[in-house]
Amino acid sequence: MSAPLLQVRGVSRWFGGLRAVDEVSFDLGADEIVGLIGPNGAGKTTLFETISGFIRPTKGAISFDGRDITGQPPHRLARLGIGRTFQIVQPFRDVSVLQNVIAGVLGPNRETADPPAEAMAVLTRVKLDHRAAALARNLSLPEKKRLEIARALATRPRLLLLDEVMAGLNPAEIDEIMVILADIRRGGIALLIVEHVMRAIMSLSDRIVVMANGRKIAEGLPAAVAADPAVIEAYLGRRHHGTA
Ligand SMILES: Nc1ncnc2c1ncn2[C@@H]1O[C@H](COP(=O)(O)OP(=O)(O)OP(=O)(O)O)[C@@H](O)[C@H]1O
Repeated sequence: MSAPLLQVRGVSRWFGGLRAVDEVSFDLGADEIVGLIGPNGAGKTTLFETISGFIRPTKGAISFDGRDITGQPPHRLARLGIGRTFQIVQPFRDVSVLQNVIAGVLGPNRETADPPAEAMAVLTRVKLDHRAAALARNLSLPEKKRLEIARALATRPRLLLLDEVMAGLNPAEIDEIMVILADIRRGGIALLIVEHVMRAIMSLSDRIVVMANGRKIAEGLPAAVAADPAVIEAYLGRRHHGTA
């Protein structure tokens, strides 16, 4: 693994007496895809929100590119090169797909000669260039998911945090997103992916971090993690959704 781009060290987040995230540590390299999995309620979203700056950790430290970013707000993190998608897709509904992406292009990192051209290049990367003129609200769900990725990509992240971008998609649509994500990584962007679609996360990720009850219970290569008795036990003990 290359020198870590992201370092999560002993991060905890408590809600009253509930330890939603409990002393979790892991690294993510500059050219890596790391999958974050675990049964419902494991703490994945809470950890993701602490990394993306929407929730402050109760304890622990997070660094990005060697710089302490613990508790920094999302717009500062965006400027440093951390982009994210939202579980609930939230584009500007009544403007065009292209305008939505231009808004990202003109976001925090901004000096660009030709925002529309840059936005079109991003749309091409997510295979949505043919829908540039459509209103965002008229996109299908798989198109909206790709727009969500495009809006995050438009901020020129070095690390992209993806929150369930495959939820609700059929197997062919999932395959399409997998191709796009692999291409994004080849372009030099690291990915942290929270996802319930096991087939996709196991084949895309270089490494998997598994959480249950707020704690990291396993970390390693996808095949090793899938065979880990503690992981199997955590999943068998509960129901989880979306294994398409
Ligand atoms: N704002 C909050 N206030 C109180 N409890 C919370 C809050 N956010 C999350 N929790 C609790 O923290 C625990 C972890 O939730 P979290 O959403 O992080 O899990 P998750 O692994 O993302 O689950 P899922 O896969 O279902 O999205 C759960 O018990 C949840 O109810």
